Amino acid sequence: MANSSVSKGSASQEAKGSASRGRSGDAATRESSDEVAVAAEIAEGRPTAAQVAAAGADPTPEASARHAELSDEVRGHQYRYYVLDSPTVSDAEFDRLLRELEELEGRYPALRTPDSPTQNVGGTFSTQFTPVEHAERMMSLDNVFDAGELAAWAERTVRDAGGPVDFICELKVDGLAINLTYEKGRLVRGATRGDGRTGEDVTSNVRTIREIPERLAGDDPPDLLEVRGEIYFPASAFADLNASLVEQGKAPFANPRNAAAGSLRQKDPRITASRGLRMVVHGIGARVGFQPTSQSHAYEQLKAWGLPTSDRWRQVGDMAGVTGFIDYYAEHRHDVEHEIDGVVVKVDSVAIQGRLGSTSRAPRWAIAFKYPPEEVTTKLLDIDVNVGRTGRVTPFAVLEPVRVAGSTVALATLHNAREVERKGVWIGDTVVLRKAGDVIPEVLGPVMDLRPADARQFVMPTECPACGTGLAPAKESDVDIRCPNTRSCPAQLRERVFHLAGRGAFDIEVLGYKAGQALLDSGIITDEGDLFAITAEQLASAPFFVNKDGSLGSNAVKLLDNLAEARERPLWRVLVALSIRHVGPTAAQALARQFGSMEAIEAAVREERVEELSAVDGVGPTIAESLREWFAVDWHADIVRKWREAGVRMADERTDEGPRPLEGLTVVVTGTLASHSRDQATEAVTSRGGKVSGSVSKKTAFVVVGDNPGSKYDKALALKVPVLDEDGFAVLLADGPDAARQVAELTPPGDKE
Ligand SMILES: NC(=O)c1ccc[n+]([C@@H]2O[C@H](COP(=O)([O-])OP(=O)(O)OC[C@H]3O[C@@H](n4cnc5c(N)ncnc54)[C@H](O)[C@@H]3O)[C@@H](O)[C@H]2O)c1
Ligand SMILES: [Zn+2]
Repeated sequence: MANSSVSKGSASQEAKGSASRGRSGDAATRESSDEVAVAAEIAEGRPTAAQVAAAGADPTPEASARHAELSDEVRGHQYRYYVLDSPTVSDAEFDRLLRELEELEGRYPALRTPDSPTQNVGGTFSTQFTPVEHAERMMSLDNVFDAGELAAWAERTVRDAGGPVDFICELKVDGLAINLTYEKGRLVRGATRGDGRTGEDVTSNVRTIREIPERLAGDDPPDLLEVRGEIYFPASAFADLNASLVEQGKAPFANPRNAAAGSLRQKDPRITASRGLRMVVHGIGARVGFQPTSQSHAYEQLKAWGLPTSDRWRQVGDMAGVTGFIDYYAEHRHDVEHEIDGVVVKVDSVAIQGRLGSTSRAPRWAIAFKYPPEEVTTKLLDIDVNVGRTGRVTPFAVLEPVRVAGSTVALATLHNAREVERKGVWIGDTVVLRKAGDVIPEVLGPVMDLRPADARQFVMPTECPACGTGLAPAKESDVDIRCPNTRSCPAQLRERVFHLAGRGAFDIEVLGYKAGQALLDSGIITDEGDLFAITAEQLASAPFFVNKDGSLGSNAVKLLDNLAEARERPLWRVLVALSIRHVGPTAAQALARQFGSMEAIEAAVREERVEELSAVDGVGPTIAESLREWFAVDWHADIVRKWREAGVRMADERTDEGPRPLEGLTVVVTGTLASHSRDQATEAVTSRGGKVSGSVSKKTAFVVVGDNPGSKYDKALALKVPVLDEDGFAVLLADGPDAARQVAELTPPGDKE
C-alpha cells in the first residue's frame, strides 16, 4: 500500500487541514440549530461552501486584527496555565478561543502562519528550570467533541491506513505531560512537555514520585527509552491539599490538574515529595533497542519493566468497541482515581502509526474524544441565604447563569458561613464552578487574579429573612445557625410540608411547593398537623383549588385522593415525614422494625428508655437524643395526635411471629425491579428480619440488581458482594440466604467470557 499521506501531496494536505479546523471550530456553536446543516456537511470532511469561497481570499483588516488579538490572548492564557499554574479562564473557555482562532484561519488561510498557536504544541517553559531538549518531540492531541466527528476521524484514518485497523482506547488523564528518559535502564531525566521540543528539567522532583522506578526491572533494558505519561494529583486528596494551603494562608489550586502542575514544578523537591503525586504511562518517544510492534505490546513491556502503565486500556477491533469504551467511562468518569477529560483513541499498530505521521502539533494516528466540560468560570453576583426545613440558614451563591454539564446553573449552595470563608470567595469575584454529572454544582474557589476592586466579603445575617427572628446556633458548637421559630417561620413550614409530601415520606403527588404554599396562605392548615383533616369544603374556599366556574379543581380532588392513600403508608414513612433531625429512611426503618408502632416509640421516648433506643441497629445515641428532644415539644406531639385522629395508620402489621431468615443481613437494591416497588422490596426484606441500606460495603450481604442499575452494581462487583437478579431476589425471599448464595453472581459479566 502506497504511503497515502505522502502521495497526496501538499495541496490536498492543506484542504484536509482546513476542513478539520473548520470542523472543530464549528463545535463551539453546535448548539444553534441553524448550524446543523453546516455541521453535517463538515462532519463528512468537506469544507463548507463559505470556506471554499473564502479560501485564498486576503484577510480583511478586521480579521487580521482579531487574529492578532486572539493569538495574544491565547498565548497569555497558555503562559498562565503552563508556567504560572494559575489560569484565569476555564479549559472550556480557552478551547473556545482556540477554536475561534482556528475558524478564522479556516476562512483566511494566510493567517495560519507557523507561529500561530493553532500550529504549535501549546506549552512553553519557565526560566525557573533548566531547559532540556527532548530526543523525540512531544505532541499534543487533536480533539473531537461528538460521535460524528469521531466517526469522520476513524473513516479518514482507516482510508489513509489502507485497510482496517485495530484501535486502542485509553483514558485521557487530566494532569501534566512528563517525559522520562531511561538510559540502559537508568532514569537519567524527567522533563515537562514545554513547547514540545524543549521542556523543563524536573528530574529531582520526578525522583520523589514513588511509583516512578529509578531502574527498569529485568536484565535486558533498552539502550535508550523515552517514556511519556501524565503526572496527576489524586482527585480524592485535592480537597485536603487545598484546605491545608488555605490554612497556611496560601492560594488554593483551582483544580486537581493545577495542583499536579504546581506540585511538580517546585524549586524544592521536598514540597513535591510531600504532595503524593502519581503517574500513568501513555506512550513512548525515542527508543534504541526496543522495537514494539503495537501500542498495546509496548504497554505490556513497559509494565514488565515496572513502569506505572494503566490497566484500563482496551484494544478494540471496530468503532462499536470504541463507542462502548467511551460510553462506559462517560458513566464512570468519577469512579477513577484521577480526573479524566475524555478518551484517547489510538491506532494500535506502530507501523501504521508511522505511515499516518503527524501534523506540526499532533499525531494523525490518535484523537482525543473530549467529554463535556465540568468546570466553568462565572461571576458571583451575590450570596443570599435560604431557610431550610429544620431552620438551618444556608448561604448560597447567586451566579451569572452559566451552562455546565448539560444544564444552566444560576445557584449553588455554599453550606455555611465557615465554608464561604474557607473557600475565600467574595461577592463580585469570578469563581470556578464545577458540576460533575448529577452531583449538585459546587463553587470551587475564586480566581484571585480577577478580583475586582469593589468585591466585598459576605456577612451572615443575624435575623431570619423569612420571619425576622434572631438567628443562633442550636448548640454552641454548631457551625450552622438556625431560625428558632420552628413552628411558624413561613420558610420552615413550607419546606416541611414539601418534605413530608416527598417520595421518601408520604409521597403525596399533588402537594408540591405551590399547593403547599396555597394551603398555608389560605389558612387551611396552620402547620402540618392539620394536613390529614383537610376537607373538600375547606379546599373550596381557596382560589388555588377552585376552577373559574367555582367548582372544585382537579388538583383538590386529587389531593384528597392522595391523602386517603397516604393514611395507609408504612410506619417508617410517617417517621420520616415528621422532620425529626437525623431521622432519615434508614433510621426510620430501623425504628419501625424494632417498635412496630408509633405508640411503642412514644412510650420508649416518654419512659426515657435511652439505652433501648440507642441499641437499635441504625439508631444510636444521637438519634435517640434527637427523638427525645422532638417529642418533648408540645406542638410536635400534637402533630402525631392530630394525624392519628385523622386516620393515619401508625403501626405496621408485624410478621415477627414468623421466621426471620434474613436476621442480621444487609441488602442493597439498585435499579428497577419488575416484581417489587422499592417500598415493597424494603418491606419484604425487613419483614424477614433483614435490613435495607443505600450503600454497598464489604458488610453488605447481597446487592439486588434490577433494570438500569447504578454504580452500586459496579461497587458490588468490585467488593465481590454476591449480586442477585430479580429471580435471585425471589430465591432469597422464599428460600433464604444460603439458597440465594448458590444463584448469586460473583464476577462481572465481562470477565465470564
Ligand atoms: N484554562 C487555560 O487557561 C488553559 C490554557 C492552556 C491550555 N489549557 C487546557 O489544556 C489543554 C490543552 O493542552 P494540550 O495541548 O496538552 O492538549 P490536550 O490536553 O487536549 O491533549 C494532549 C495531552 O493529553 C495528555 N494525555 C492524557 N492522557 C493521554 C493518553 N492516554 N494518551 C496520550 N496523551 C494523553 C498528554 O499529556 C498530551 O500532551 C486543554 O484542555 C486546554 O483547555 C487551558
Ligand atoms: Zn424564620
